[in-house]
Amino acid sequence: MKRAAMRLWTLNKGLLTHGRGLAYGSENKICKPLHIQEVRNKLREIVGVSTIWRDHVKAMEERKLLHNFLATSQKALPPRKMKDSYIEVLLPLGSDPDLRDKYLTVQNTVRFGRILEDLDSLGVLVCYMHNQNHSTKMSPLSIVTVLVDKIDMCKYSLSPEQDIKFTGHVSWVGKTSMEVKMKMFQMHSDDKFWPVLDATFVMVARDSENKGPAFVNPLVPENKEEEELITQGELNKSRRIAFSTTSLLKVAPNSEERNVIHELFLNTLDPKTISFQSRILPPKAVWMEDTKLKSLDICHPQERNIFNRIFGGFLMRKAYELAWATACSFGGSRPYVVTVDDIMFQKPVEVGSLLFLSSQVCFTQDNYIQVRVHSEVASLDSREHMTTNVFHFTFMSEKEVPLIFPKTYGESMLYLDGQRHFKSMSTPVILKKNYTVEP
Ligand SMILES: CCCCCC(=O)SCCNC(=O)CCNC(=O)[C@H](O)C(C)(C)COP(=O)(O)OP(=O)(O)OC[C@H]1O[C@@H](n2cnc3c(N)ncnc32)[C@H](O)[C@@H]1OP(=O)(O)O
Repeated sequence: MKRAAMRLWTLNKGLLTHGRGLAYGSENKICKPLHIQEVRNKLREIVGVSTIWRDHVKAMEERKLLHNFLATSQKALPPRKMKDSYIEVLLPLGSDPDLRDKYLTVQNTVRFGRILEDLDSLGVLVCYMHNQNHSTKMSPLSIVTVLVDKIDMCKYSLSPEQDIKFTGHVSWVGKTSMEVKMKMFQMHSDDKFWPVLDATFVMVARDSENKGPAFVNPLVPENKEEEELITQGELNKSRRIAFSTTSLLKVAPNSEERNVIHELFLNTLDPKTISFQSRILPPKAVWMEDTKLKSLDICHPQERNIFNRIFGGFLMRKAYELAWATACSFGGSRPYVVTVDDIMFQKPVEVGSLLFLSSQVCFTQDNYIQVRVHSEVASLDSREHMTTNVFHFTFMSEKEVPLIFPKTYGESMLYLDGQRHFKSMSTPVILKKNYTVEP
């Protein structure tokens, strides 16, 4: 075993909060939270990543040596409690003006895209805490984000001048996957942290080279509340399977949905002609095809994650910002995000790829705008495009927005998919003027 691989990756426990604290009860002692910038540093330590890009091949070679530390079965790994992975992280926007610029929008609010990046890093660190192996120096696991199941926003404004706190812990485990629950709070004028958002991510453990699956430590509940979280995790898994088996890419829409599409079609027929071909737009409506916005990014090494692939948080930020611009130009006023839903990371994005994002409004209702962003990559030497992600965002506009009309069958499926995601939103949010979360 090389020396680099022997370095102790045990986290500085003094900096972390153990116990459930703000997450769901506060009888436990709160220690000093980790600074946001330390999260990525800790991740680098745990994985043993190179800070110099030209050394990345060597660093991955060293990680190969950690293969021997991987468990051959889940039973061979000691069970963990939720408090073992519990972390608190501070984003000191109030006390650190230098940090503030990175998070600032022109309207003097917080960039939500940056928050998505922080949540992604925090989720990965939480999983490393859960799987911490005191006998190895660096972790033999490569932990990647597979799914952003849900991010639900509460109703409080995000000020760029007040501290933000994140908490997170593992709430359910499968064999190689883990569900992570995270919360975000912001300091209020009463000197208390008020809730801002709830997030559920799914992370997957892979071997030290990120080439095959790896087992994660089992999770045992300590009380009824934790039992319920684990049961909820099981239900979430079944819901995800049910959602994907009824995907419109696999099966036809149900009869209610077919009626919706036919009704939309009939509403666009020109009453002056008896033809299926002449379509006209009803008043206060927009064709779906006219809502598209596209972007292209070159995936530079700066955006790499600890495994030399493109960081999931960067992809989310880029997709979110394009979705926000799409909702803004469609709705005619500054929209704010209500829910982020079902972001699946199907394929890793290699450093050096071209990233093509295509964003479109696919469903609207009252003040709500449902936006879908499709992400594809192509390598510089091949023209072949490959889908890596589909992102779903629900925005709310200050005023009522136009109806959206699909023209083609494909667009009708996008409409129904958007409607399904919209309906899965857990709680409708009531428009509040003081609630401003922007890109
Ligand atoms: C700063 C550090 C940040 C690092 C984080 C990142 O940025 S990561 C960068 C962004 N993310 C990525 O690049 C990941 C890209 N995606 C992939 O590479 C691949 O899709 C994958 C390895 C995650 C999964 O591949 P496969 O689906 O073939 O793997 P497999 O079928 O073995 O599934 C592995 C586990 O994932 C679960 N799983 C798979 N798809 C799932 C889904 N949609 N929702 C929930 N769980 C899912 C399975 O149930 C299984 O868990 P069980 O075994 O428990 O049943």
